[in-house]
Amino acid sequence: MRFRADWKVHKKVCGKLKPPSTQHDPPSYNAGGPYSEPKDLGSPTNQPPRDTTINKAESVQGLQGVVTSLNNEVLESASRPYTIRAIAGKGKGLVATRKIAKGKWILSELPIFTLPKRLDIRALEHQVAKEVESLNDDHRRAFFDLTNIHGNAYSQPFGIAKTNALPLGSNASSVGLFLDASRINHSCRHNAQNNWNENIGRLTIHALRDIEEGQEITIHYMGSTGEYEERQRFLREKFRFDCKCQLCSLPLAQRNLSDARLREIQVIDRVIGEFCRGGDFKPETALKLLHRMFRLFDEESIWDASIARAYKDAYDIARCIENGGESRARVFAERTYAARCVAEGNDSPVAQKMKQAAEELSSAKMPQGMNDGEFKNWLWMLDG
Ligand SMILES: C[S@@+](CC[C@H](N)C(=O)[O-])C[C@H]1O[C@@H](n2cnc3c(N)ncnc32)[C@H](O)[C@@H]1O
Repeated sequence: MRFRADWKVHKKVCGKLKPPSTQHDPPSYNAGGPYSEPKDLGSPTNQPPRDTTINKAESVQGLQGVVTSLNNEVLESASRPYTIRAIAGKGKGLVATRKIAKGKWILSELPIFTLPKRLDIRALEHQVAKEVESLNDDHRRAFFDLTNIHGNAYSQPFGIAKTNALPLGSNASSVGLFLDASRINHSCRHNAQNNWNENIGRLTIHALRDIEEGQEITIHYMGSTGEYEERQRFLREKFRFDCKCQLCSLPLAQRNLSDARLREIQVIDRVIGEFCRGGDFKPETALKLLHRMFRLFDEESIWDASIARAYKDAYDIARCIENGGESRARVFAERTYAARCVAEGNDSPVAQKMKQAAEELSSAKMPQGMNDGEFKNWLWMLDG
């Protein structure tokens, strides 16, 4: 049975489900590093979020409220599991001051200001100048202490903004400037994930793997990991550095193997994208390909946003399967939720949506009496 046919059957049964055609996220969903070239003209719609702790305290409880909120800030800063310090060859960066377990919160930060992504350079320069002018003295001092890799190519404030702004969401139309998060350096084998949590209006960073005390905290500036040459080119062009991370330092033979795996991951991702847009092939085939992708993730030690994204694809595909589709979709919804919790925290709106999706499928019957291998074969439809 082909996808289209499967989908029609499924829609008849569950009417309310949407076809997966709108679901395949771009590889760089809500992640990636500082933004690169602003291109199109657009209108600046985002105002900098205000610091709600202080504002609420001021209006509701007067002085006592302000004291409470300041205490909260002190508490928050005391609970930070990192310090900012010089890192050889990288300028400043974040270093863990204690062990941070996988999935744990590292920071959540309000932007000091936000900017639209698509605006011509002159308009952006003007807006950055205005935003910087309206910062308080401490924030302005801290802003000017951030790195500017663009030298005299632009005004100093705009050079700083261009070097450090982080995306605010998937396919974000705006970016934000952060005093701590903007200090996080890149690694192609990053150990932390940046994510814009629109419910709380904060950028969050969570540990993707266990991070030991003294270890640098890193994010991925590209959203997803391409091959060595592609990564080097991008990072050199956009961020003016040669990446010497663990992955980029592999001996040639191992690097070639890694590149081959990364290439295959990209091919599978494209095929799955086509399938989700209504491509003409079987959901079983798509699930098998995703299973292969997870093996490649494992071999490449990838444990980032790609995991949640691939499980979400599996969930969408499973919903197109007539027999046992709901049970599989339930498992994949639970796994997507778990992966989102690791990378974004359980208060992330997208994690919450997946939790709800899993709960809606909680009555779907699970196959009984299978060992792990049999369950895996059933789940990914590997038999036959
Ligand atoms: C957003 S800033 C990160 C914070 C910066 N290191 C600082 O001192 O403020 C991005 C810049 O940091 C440096 N950087 C980030 N990751 C790096 C890495 N893996 N190796 C060398 N330099 C890096 C590059 O100069 C890059 O353009």
